[in-house]
Amino acid sequence: MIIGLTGGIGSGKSAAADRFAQAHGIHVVDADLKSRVVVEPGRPALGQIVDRFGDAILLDSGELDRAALREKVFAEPAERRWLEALLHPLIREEITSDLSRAESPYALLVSPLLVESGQHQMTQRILVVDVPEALQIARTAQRDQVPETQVRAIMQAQAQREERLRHAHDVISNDRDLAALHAQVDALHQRYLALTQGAHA
Ligand SMILES: CC(C)(COP(=O)(O)OP(=O)(O)OC[C@H]1O[C@@H](n2cnc3c(N)ncnc32)[C@H](O)[C@@H]1O)[C@@H](O)C(=O)NCCC(=O)NCCS
Ligand SMILES: Nc1ncnc2c1ncn2[C@@H]1O[C@H](COP(=O)(O)OP(=O)(O)OP(=O)(O)O)[C@@H](O)[C@H]1O
Repeated sequence: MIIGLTGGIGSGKSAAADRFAQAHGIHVVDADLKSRVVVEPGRPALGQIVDRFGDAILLDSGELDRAALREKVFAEPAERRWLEALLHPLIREEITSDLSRAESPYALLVSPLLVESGQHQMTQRILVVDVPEALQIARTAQRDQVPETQVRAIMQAQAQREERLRHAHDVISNDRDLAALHAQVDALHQRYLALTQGAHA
């Protein structure tokens, strides 16, 4: 069984996934990490990004300047769509190959765009990490040290909170401390184990 774990930027997906992995040994595949792999130096996609945006999109090391590309694509929807059309099929290949190596009773696919990109078709169940928008913005701005306006621009490119919740089979409310998040993950883990064993849950 593959569970899709989604939520907006800074909702707490990584914090929830870390708990599934560290406390319960669940295999986690993270779409954001795959999006880094497919643009590593030497990968064809990096050359295509340079062809479009120029050499200034690279750091001195030859790696992608992610902060520079982030500024461009979240200020210009057409550029974001171009980047997604290039990267999403490559990200999907990486996800499929990683999921095929999972040996835990079930696996997690963590993705901010699970519903928007169609990646949910690879999953049997959708778990949404939900937070009030004000908290989402505050936590993200603090973590990434970016202005709230940029966080809002990224949120505009993602599904609305209500839309995401409409697809949810399960919901984690991440509006309290990490201990409260962990307790919800632990309860869901038991539920997912029961589901994989065919028990009524
Ligand atoms: C624009 C890029 C270079 C910025 O890189 P950066 O290291 O600063 O951010 P990172 O990749 O860790 O993403 C941070 C968060 O931004 C949001 N985000 C990223 N890409 C998108 C997108 N296309 N649409 C909406 N939100 C996005 C997500 O909430 C994500 O968790 C990078 O996000 C990217 O290559 N995006 C396109 C690929 C993509 O759609 N990735 C999302 C997972 S499939
Ligand atoms: N319950 C919580 N209490 C306090 N801080 C939290 C809580 N949950 C998450 N955080 C913090 O909020 C920030 C965002 O959480 P996290 O990185 O897990 O979100 P994410 O959904 O994976 O984000 P992204 O979409 O950007 O990858 C992090 O700095 C994290 O440590």
